[in-house]
Amino acid sequence: MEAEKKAISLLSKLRNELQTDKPIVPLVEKFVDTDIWNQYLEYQQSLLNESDGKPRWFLSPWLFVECYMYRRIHEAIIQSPPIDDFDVFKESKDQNFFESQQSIIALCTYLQELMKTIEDLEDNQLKDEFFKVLQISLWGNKCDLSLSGGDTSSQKTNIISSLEDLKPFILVNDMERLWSLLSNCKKTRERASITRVDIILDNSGFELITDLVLADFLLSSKLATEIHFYGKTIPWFVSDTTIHDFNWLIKQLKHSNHKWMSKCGVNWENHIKMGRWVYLDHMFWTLPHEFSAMSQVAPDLHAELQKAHLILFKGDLNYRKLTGDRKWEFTIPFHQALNGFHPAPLCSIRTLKAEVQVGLQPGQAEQLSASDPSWMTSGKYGIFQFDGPL
Ligand SMILES: O=P(O)(O)OC[C@@]1(O)O[C@H](CO)[C@@H](O)[C@@H]1O
Ligand SMILES: [Mn+2]
Repeated sequence: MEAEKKAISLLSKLRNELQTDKPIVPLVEKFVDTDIWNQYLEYQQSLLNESDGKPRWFLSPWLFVECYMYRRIHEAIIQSPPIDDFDVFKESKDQNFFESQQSIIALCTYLQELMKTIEDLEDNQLKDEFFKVLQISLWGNKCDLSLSGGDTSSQKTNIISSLEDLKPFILVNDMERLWSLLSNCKKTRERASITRVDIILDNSGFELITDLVLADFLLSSKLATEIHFYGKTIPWFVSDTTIHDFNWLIKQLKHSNHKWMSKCGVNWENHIKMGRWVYLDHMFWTLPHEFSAMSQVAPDLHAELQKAHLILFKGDLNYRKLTGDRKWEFTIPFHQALNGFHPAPLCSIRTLKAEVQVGLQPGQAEQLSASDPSWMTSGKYGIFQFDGPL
C-alpha cells in the first residue's frame, strides 16, 4: 500500500506538471535508457533560442512530449518497489482481448479453415488470401486504446465480412508490391535458405491476433520462412504489446475452450519453440527518436533489421516515427519522408490517427478534407505504404 501511495503521488505530480504546462524535467531514476532520454531533452533544449526558455508540455513537439509522458508514467512505477514491474495498462489490454472474443473466434476459425487447403491453392488464390490477411491486420489497427483515452476499443463485428466494404478507405495501397517481393523470394529461394519478415508490433489484444494470423499465413504459404516480432520493453501508449502481453495472449488462446482458438494457440507456441517465430525487444522502440536516427542511436537494432527481407511497421505511432511526425506536403514521396531510413524494404500498415500523411496523389488530400474533415485522425482510413528495394 505504501508503494501504491508513492506511485499515485508521483503520477499526480506528473499530471499537474502536464496540466499547468511546466518545463519538461530530466528523468531521475537510473534505468537502461535514462541517459539517452536526458540527452534527448538537452537536444530539444538546444533547438530553442535563449528567450524561448525550456522545453514545455504545450510547446515542444508532440511526438517527444507524448513519448515522454509514457516514460514518466513508467518512472513513477519503477520508483515504487515492490510494484516496480506493474503494468498500469494491463487491465485495459486484457479487457480489449476479452471483449473481442467473437471476432477472435471468427479469425482463428478462418485461419484454420484456410490451412486445410493452403497447399493446393493456385498462385492467384494465394495472392487473394494474402491480401485478405494483410487487410485484416490493417483494420486490426483501429483498436488502439490511447486514442480512446484508455476506454474500450474492441472489435465487435466480424472483420472478414467487412473487408470489401472497407476497401474504399485504403488511401495508399501497395499490397501488389508486397506480393511481388515475397512471391519472388519464394520462387528464387534455394533449399534451406531463408526469407525473413520482421513485424514491428503495435497494439496487444485484437490487433496482435490479426498480426499473428498474418504471420502464420506467411509461414504456411511459404512466402516467408521466419518471422521476427518486435514489441515494447515498457508499457507504452496504453495498448502496445510487451513480452508479457505476447505470451499471455498465446496462452489464453491455447487454453481456450474453442477448438480453433486453442489450435492457433498450440500452433503459435510451436512456431516459437521451433524458432520460426522470434520475439525480440529493444529500448529504441520506447525512445522519442524518429527512425532516421536509428542507425546512430541504436546501430545494433539497425544492423539486425538489415537482415530482414521485408519489415512491416504496424500502427500510427510507427508511421509518425517513420516520417519524423513532420508537417509534410501530402504528395511528398514516402521515400523522401523516411529521411534516409531504409534498413530493408519496408511497409507501413496503419490506420490514420495523427495528422501526418505522405505519398498521396495530387488533390487526394483536398478531396478528403472536403468530404470528411476528420479523415486524418478518426482511424477510419488506412494505408499500405511500401518503400521497396533500392
Ligand atoms: O500507434 P497506434 O496504436 O496505432 O496509435 C497510437 C496513437 O493513436 O495514439 C496517439 C494518441 O494519443 C496518437 O498520436 C498515436 O499515433
Ligand atoms: Mn499503439
